[in-house]
Amino acid sequence: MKKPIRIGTRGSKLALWQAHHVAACLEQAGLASEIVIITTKGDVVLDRSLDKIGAKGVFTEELEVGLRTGHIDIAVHSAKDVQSSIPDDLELLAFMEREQVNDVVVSFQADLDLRKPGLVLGTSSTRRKAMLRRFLPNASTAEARGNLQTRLRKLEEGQYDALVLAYAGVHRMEYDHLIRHVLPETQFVPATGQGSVAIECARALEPALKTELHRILDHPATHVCLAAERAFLRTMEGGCSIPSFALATLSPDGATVHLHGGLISLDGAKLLEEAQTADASQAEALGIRIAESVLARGGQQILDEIRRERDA
Ligand SMILES: NCc1[nH]cc(CCC(=O)O)c1CC(=O)O
Repeated sequence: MKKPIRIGTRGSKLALWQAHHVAACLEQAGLASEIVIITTKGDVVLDRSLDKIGAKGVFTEELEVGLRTGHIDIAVHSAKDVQSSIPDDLELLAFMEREQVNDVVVSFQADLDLRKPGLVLGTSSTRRKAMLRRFLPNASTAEARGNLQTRLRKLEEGQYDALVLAYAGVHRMEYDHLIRHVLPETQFVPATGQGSVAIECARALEPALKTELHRILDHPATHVCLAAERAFLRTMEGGCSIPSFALATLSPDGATVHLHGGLISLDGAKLLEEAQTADASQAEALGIRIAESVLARGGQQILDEIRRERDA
């Protein structure tokens, strides 16, 4: 019998859901696996918002060490948490089929009115904070770090009226009954990679195994979209602390990819966005083009302002 594939993952419930999802796909294809839990800095440092921790890859670094030492064969990440450029000795082997991409509003208040004056929404995402300031100016935001269960506990304690979260995580954790509003993805454009699971491995992993894992786990349509979004993010030099957004969609026949990407200032006052369509084979070029255009149209200034504020 072949050795089981060691799947490295963080220990949060959502991360474990993702790892078990990978294990199930492998098992269906006849491959045995085992799950290895690795704690990351992002799991430990909970008292600071992510933009303050600053370092890239807070949810991925320790997993990447595991790939290098051979402690694990593959690492499973929320695609959204994977930094835009990964080290040369590692590669992203697969992007799994994407879940519904929207952000949602989750609350214990069944009749939650988003227009209510003084509404308090929990989120630690700079993108969500900025978009809420722009599109729901009646609401204020409060920090909500920690894994989903921690945030929901804070919600239950009454620290906020509602949380703004990715549908994908809420659904995977089976909290659908608490979803009160699905935010339109045309306005609250999600972060790069939202809703997809990324599989990372060492470049040096056995080639035959890489090919097999790619065949089993990769979803080609999602992969094309993520290529466009990640090229956008890389060109933006964003990282997770920058309120940029990018959503790519593939035409039903798979021939063309449409990318909607942009950047919003922290106070929500300035919003730069752009949407274009290209041949699916040009997905990366499309991401680069849209990011360059947004940067040239004032995006660079917004980035500079954000960095100045953050480092002040
Ligand atoms: N940054 C944390 C994170 N990374 C991935 C998800 C949700 C699931 C996903 O998008 O795959 C979340 C939580 C959230 O944004 O609500």
